[in-house]
Amino acid sequence: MSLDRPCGARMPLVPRDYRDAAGQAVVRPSREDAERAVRTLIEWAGDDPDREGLIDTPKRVAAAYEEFFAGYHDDPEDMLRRTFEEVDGYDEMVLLRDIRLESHCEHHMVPIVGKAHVAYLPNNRVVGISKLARVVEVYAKRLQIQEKLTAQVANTINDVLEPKGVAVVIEAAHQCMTTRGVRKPGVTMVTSRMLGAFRTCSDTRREFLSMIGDRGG
Ligand SMILES: Nc1nc2c(ncn2[C@@H]2O[C@H](COP(=O)(O)OP(=O)(O)OP(=O)(O)O)[C@@H](O)[C@H]2O)c(=O)[nH]1
Ligand SMILES: [Zn+2]
Repeated sequence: MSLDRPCGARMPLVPRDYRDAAGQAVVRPSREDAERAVRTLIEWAGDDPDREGLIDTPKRVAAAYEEFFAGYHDDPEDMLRRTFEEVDGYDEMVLLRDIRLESHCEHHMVPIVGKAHVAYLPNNRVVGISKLARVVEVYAKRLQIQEKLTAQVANTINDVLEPKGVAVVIEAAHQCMTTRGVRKPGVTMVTSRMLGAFRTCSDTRREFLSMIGDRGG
């Protein structure tokens, strides 16, 4: 894992209506618009959207998209605001390992499934441990590439908690590589972002990698 990574920019919270790349205000399409688009895709795939099995599919797909992309409506920084300072000087690593991760590839809009490992070195305060998983969840429930997802999780924890270090490793399978295209099942993409002591201190990094079970670490 290279330590010489470019800084990953954090993705801004996208409101219901947003601005396009040229700065023009874009009104979010309605649910009916989304359902019509699914109907078009069914017809384009070659099936009859009015047959019994498909008649409710546009509704189901729109509802599923609300779950898959729920992360556009949450602010991950807010999730880390509540911290606890009564830790009796605890300043060792805090690691949340094997956080299940389900995201969608922004190139093909198909699932990315894997796990994330998130660690930080507290600086006089800790955060409720579930909040680390919530930050992963918010960024995962957006259209992503894995590098950006990894950087966003690490950068947000670093910015809000101001810890002595943050480490994030994500291991995931991309269905755009397994079920289509190059079709290579069993391939896992591994990305990492190390900040603070995890970047500058090889012992700290090694301890983290051994705790998540990285045999090459
Ligand atoms: N770096 C990176 N690449 C990704 C990720 N998810 C998907 N990709 C890749 O994005 C690339 C998109 O390449 P394109 O040539 O524009 O698209 P394509 O013709 O569908 O490519 P193929 O998948 O090779 O068929 C592919 O190589 C995907 O494997 C990701 O999280 N990170
Ligand atoms: Zn893809």
